[in-house]
Parts: sequence; structure tokens; C-alpha cells
Amino acid sequence: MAAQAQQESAVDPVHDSVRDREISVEQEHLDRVYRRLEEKIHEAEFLMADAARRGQVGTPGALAERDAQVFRAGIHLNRLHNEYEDFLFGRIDLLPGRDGKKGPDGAYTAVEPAEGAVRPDNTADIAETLHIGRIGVLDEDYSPLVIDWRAPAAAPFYRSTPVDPGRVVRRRVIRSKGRRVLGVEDDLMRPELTASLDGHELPVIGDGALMAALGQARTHTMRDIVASIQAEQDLVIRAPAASVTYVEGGPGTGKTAVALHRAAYLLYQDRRRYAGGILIVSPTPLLVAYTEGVLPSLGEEGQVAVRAIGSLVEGAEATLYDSPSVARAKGSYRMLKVVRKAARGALERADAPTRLRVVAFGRRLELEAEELAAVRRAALGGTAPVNLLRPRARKLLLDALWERSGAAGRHTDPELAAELRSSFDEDITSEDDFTAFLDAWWPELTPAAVLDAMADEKRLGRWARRILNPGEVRKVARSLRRDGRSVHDIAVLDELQAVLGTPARPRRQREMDPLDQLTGLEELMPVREETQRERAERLAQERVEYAHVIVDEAQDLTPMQWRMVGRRGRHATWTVVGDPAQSSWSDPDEAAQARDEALGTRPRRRFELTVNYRNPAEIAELASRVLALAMPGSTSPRAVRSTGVEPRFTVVADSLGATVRAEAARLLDRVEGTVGVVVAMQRREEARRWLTGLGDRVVALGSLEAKGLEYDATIVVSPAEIADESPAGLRVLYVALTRATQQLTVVSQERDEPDAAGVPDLLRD
Ligand SMILES: Nc1ncnc2c1ncn2[C@@H]1O[C@H](COP(=O)(O)OP(=O)(O)OP(=O)(O)O)[C@@H](O)[C@H]1O
Repeated sequence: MAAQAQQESAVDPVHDSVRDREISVEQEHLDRVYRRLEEKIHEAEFLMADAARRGQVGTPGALAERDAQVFRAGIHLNRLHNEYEDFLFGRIDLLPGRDGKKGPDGAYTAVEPAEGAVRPDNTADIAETLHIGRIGVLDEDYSPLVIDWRAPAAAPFYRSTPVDPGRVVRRRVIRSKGRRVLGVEDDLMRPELTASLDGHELPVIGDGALMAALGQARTHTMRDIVASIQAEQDLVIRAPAASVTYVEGGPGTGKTAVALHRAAYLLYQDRRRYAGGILIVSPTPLLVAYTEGVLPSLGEEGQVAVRAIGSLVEGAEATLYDSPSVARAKGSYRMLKVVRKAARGALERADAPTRLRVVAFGRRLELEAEELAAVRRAALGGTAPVNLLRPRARKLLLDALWERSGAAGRHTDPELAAELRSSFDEDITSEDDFTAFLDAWWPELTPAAVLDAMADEKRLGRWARRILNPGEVRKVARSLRRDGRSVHDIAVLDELQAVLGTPARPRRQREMDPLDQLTGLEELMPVREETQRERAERLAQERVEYAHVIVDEAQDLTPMQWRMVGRRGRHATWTVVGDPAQSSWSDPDEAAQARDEALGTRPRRRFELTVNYRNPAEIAELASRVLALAMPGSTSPRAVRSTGVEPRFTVVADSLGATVRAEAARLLDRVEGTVGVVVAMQRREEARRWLTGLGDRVVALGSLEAKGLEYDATIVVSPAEIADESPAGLRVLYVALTRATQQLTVVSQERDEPDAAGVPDLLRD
């Protein structure tokens, strides 16, 4: 009998007992793993205590070795103390391999089965069983109890398919909570085979883990997908880190999930190299919050900074949105030219002194406004950062004063002339008035101060002449007068930082910490005193460049944002994930040019993700109609499941708010998890009011805020309004329509021109 025939059925008590037996088999293994983990925890605790007892006795070399050991034990302990849900989540049963070689994790390394592993009558014996988990655990005799999911030996768990099964006969996903195994789900990679394990036929339980995972209700936080990563995703996650890994895929293909798992994989694979930090750039703080738990659940957070694009500049945080036309002006390359002019022009302030008066060699010397302007022009020539030009300006001022003093021709002997000049300079620069003048006439400019100067319409008009039109100047200046910064302001601030530069300052003495004297303990302290999260925060603040940069939703970055992100990864390797069809930026070609400049000439490896794991086929089909309008000729990813529930179309009766509210209440009854209401940006506040009192399972979002998020059910309010809101409106609407994992309602008003069935014009076939 083929093993497939043993597929468990819910109503059959015989098979229920097979399931129970299999669960208890896995429970026994999990118990063994925990016993071993406890031993390891005791070992680590003993090491820590022992080190503390021994204090500072020993040679410096021995102390350093001891501290390094304690450091490692501390990290290990931290990880083990984390009570992981689903600590152990997978298992593969394998045929004997082509060779009998074992890798460092104790597993056989062969990917292909040995010749003769499958007998002519399609029977075979299982030669190796591996359990896969969030971290690797070895038994006392170094046999693997659990293989880390990122280890090479775990790759077949993700890569094997019925078409290309390799050695894998059965792949099992184990569901557990704390220390209890709750269930198992099997997939057969070689269904034609009857395989035996220890003389018994290999049973097969459940309908596969992927569908079980996809059907689960959504909460406000993303889950890791470590138990069900699919083969095409695994290729990206484990792609070699060289240069640029470039991934495209439609909505719901797992790009965000893959990006996060890749960060964890890279750290596992080469922790030393990525000690320089991994930066993940996300489009919105909402998406950062949504994905926040994924890396810790994979056992990683210390070296990964997940940042919204509006939070990349220290000390500035984007809280506002710009209108589409202002965003277009601030985000484009045109702004770069404006910024460069503003950085130089901001030196001219209304309160700046217009005359310099000094006394040198007992004589009064003066420079008038025009002469000062000429000195400034000369100092500003070229493109060097403005704040670094102050010494040059100071030198040119002294030159001009020297000229004025008439002392220049007094000595023909060069040595005497130089001496005279030097005492002339000293005479002037020791005067407080001169320093005060310089501070007022050539102040150190901060990015924030220049941005504030740009809020003055007149000044901005001067700097943006022939670059922005007068309407744009007015709107940009007005937007800069608001309290707070927009996401596009942050990239402008960063650009300003680059064109202004930071003058070198004397280094501050680091405070002495008595413990610093103990080599290695300095490193240990973070483990003991800070949580991993605090440490990550601290490191992120200190860091300006990263070893690897991952850009999520890359299609949305404006040219100015690419420049900002590029500066953080000048020597980095990159992973860039995105979907051009979801781009909310109006000029994709300009953005592509900026992206290419940021990534440089590094070679790229391209990957494509093709399966939509989020939307049921019914919703994906509707969204593909908008895709056809937004990007004619492009193809939608294939939806992996279908629910039989068609999208619902509702037309506003009298009040938009009341219709949406009623629909939200209806959907809250129908789904277990979250409901997202997506409206045009200008309706955000209003929409929040519509939903008051309905509880925290439902949220209102502006169309741009919906990026990357997902809900059990969504309501898309007035497709036409969303589409008309910006030049990229159709693509933004496509994003809105692809957020639901189960149900979608489209609410139309008159401008949507709904037909008799309530289907708005934009969504008709
Ligand atoms: N292999 C998988 N196993 C289980 N769930 C998966 C898998 N791949 C993706 N998913 C789920 O599919 C959903 C979509 O994934 P994700 O948000 O990463 O897609 P995306 O490509 O970034 O989408 P978008 O472009 O729309 O933002 C998530 O709920 C994710 O957990």
C-alpha cells in the first residue's frame, strides 16, 4: 500500500489514534530537547557564576579567554531563556544519501539519494530523521537533536518539492505551544513510495502546513513563516550575500517575510561580517510595528535595525504627510538642486552683519557689504560642504584685510613679509570682535535651520528659480511652516546634512569605567545590563553605515530617499525587494535611476516571487483588473488558495460614514481577526471617527498607510477617490485591494459610477 493511502481523515478513529501516536512521538523528542536545553542552561549559569567568583585572578591572557567564554555563555543563556513558541517546528525523513559524509551540525550532507535507495518495488527505508528548529541543539554525543533552520542541513526542509524531492520522503510541520506538541501536518515529497522507519510504515498526517498557516486569523502583528517557507522564497533567503540581491514579486508573495528571514539567515551564516549591522528600511512606522516581532521570534534582534524611511535621521521623526504635488517636488532630483543652493544661500541671514571692523597694527580696517559679499562668493566656490568652508572664509577675510592695510608691499624679503603677515593675522584673530563677526557672518548651519529658512517663500523662490514653478514654491514653503516634519522632509534633512557637513570637533574623552580594565567585560556588560532591544537601539543610534541594507517596498522610494538610504550602505551588500505595480511614486524612471546610483555598479542577482499567499483567488482576480489599468501587460501572482467568498460591492445610501460603519460591523462578525478600512488620504481622520466604539480589531487607514499591511477583511472606500488622489493613484488602489486574507468589501459613491450590481467603473471586467 502506498503511504499516501494512510492519509489521516478527521472522522476515522483509527487514524485519530495514528495522529495521537505521531504527536506523542514528537512530544518525546521535544522532551528530550528541553532536557538537553536545561543542561545547557545549567552549564552556562555555572560558567557565569564561576567567572564572577574567580574575579580578576590570572594572567591577562587567561582573563581575556575567560571573559570571552563568559560573553558567549551570556548570549547563549539569553537565547535559551527566551521561551520560544514553536521552538521545534519541523522534521524531515530522508533516504540514505549518495555519500556517507556528515557536516558540522552532525547531519549527512548529501542532497541526492544513494543509488538503490529506492527498491524496484517502490519501497525504501528511512535512513535519517532531522528535526528543524529556531536554534540548533546537539546531544552530548554531538548528534543533532535540533538543526537550526538556517543551517545547510535544514535547506531540504524548504527546498524539497514533489517534483524535485532529493532525499526527502516526508516533510512534517510540528505545532507546539511552550513544551507541548499540539499537532503535526505532513507533506509527502515522494507519494509513490512506501517507506519504512524502524520497520514500520511511515504514516502521513493532515493536509499540509501551508494551507493551515494561510487560513489563520490575522492580528496586528506579523508572524514568522519559518515553518512553511516555500522553495522559491528559500532561494532568496539563502542567496549568497554578494553585491545586490534584487527581488520582485506581486502583492502577498512574501517579500516582507522573505526580507526579514533573510536578515536572520545572513546573521547566522556570517555573524562576524554582519557585526557591522543590518538595516531594514520599511515604508511606514505602521509596517515597522507590524513586523516588529518577526526577528525576535527567529532569535535575532541585536544587530538588525528596522527603521521606517521617515525615521532614518537621528533626532527627526516624520509625523506628517505631504500632498501629492508637494511630495513630488520634495522627493525628486529637482530638490537636490534646490537643497544645494539653499545650503549656501542660508548663510545670508537678515541679521547677518554687513560690515567688518577690526584694528590691526593700531589701525582701523573695514570691509563693506560688497567686499564681504565678494569674499563669501569666493569662499563658496566649488561644492565642498558649507560648514567645512569656514576656515577658508576666515582666511579670505584676512587676505582682504591684509590687502586693505597696505602692508602687503612693505617688505621685499619673503621671510620678513611672512612674519609680518602672520603677526597681522594673529593681531586680528585674537580680537573677540573678529570671532563674534565670524560666528554671525558664517555660522555653523544645521540641516533643521536651513529647512526652516526654506519655509520662507521669498528665499525658497530665489533658491528654486527655474527649478520649481511658483505654485510649487508656495506649496513647499507652506508645508515647511507646519509643526512637525513629513516623510519627504527627512530625506531633505539628510541631504542637507551631507551638503553642510559637520566640522571636526575635539574628541570628547570617554568616561573611564573601572570595569573597562577587565578585557572582555566591556562586551559582557551589554548582555547583562541591557535587554537585547535596548542594545539594538543603542547600536543603531551610534551607527551611520551598515554592512547589509535591506529595502522593503523599494518601489516607493523617491530619488531623494534613495540618496539617503544609499549613504547608509556605501560599502554594504544589499537586498532590495519591491513590486513596481504597487509604486506610489509618480516617476518610476527617475526613481530607478536614483536606485541604480545608490546601488552602484555592483552585480545584481535577480529573483522573482510568483505565488500570492495572502489573497484568495476571488480577491486577487478583482485586483488584477486594476493592475491591467495601472500597468497594462503585467501579470498578477498566482493566488494559492480560494475561499469561495466573492468580494462584496456596496453603494452608499445616504451617508458614507454610516455605510462604512455598518459594513465594518458586519465584517467583524464574520472574521475572527482584524478588519482594515482603506480610504483616500484626505479622509483618514473622518474615517477614524466613523469607526469609534467598534473596538481595536478594526482600523482606518489612509491609502498610503496600508502599504505592506494585511487584514482578515478589508473595506476599500471609493476606488475612484483613491485613484484620483495622485498621479500614481491606480497603483495605490491596487495596493488597497490586495490587503485582505479572507473578505473584501468595496464601498462606492456616485463618483465611482457603480453599475446595477454596485461594481464601480474602475473594477468592471
Ligand atoms: N511560505 C509562507 N508560509 C506561510 N505564510 C506565508 C508564506 N509566504 C508568505 N506568507 C504570508 O503571506 C502574507 C503576505 O506576505 P508578505 O506581507 O511578506 O508579502 P509581500 O510580498 O510583502 O506583500 P505586499 O507586496 O503586498 O506588501 C503574510 O501573511 C505572510 O505571512
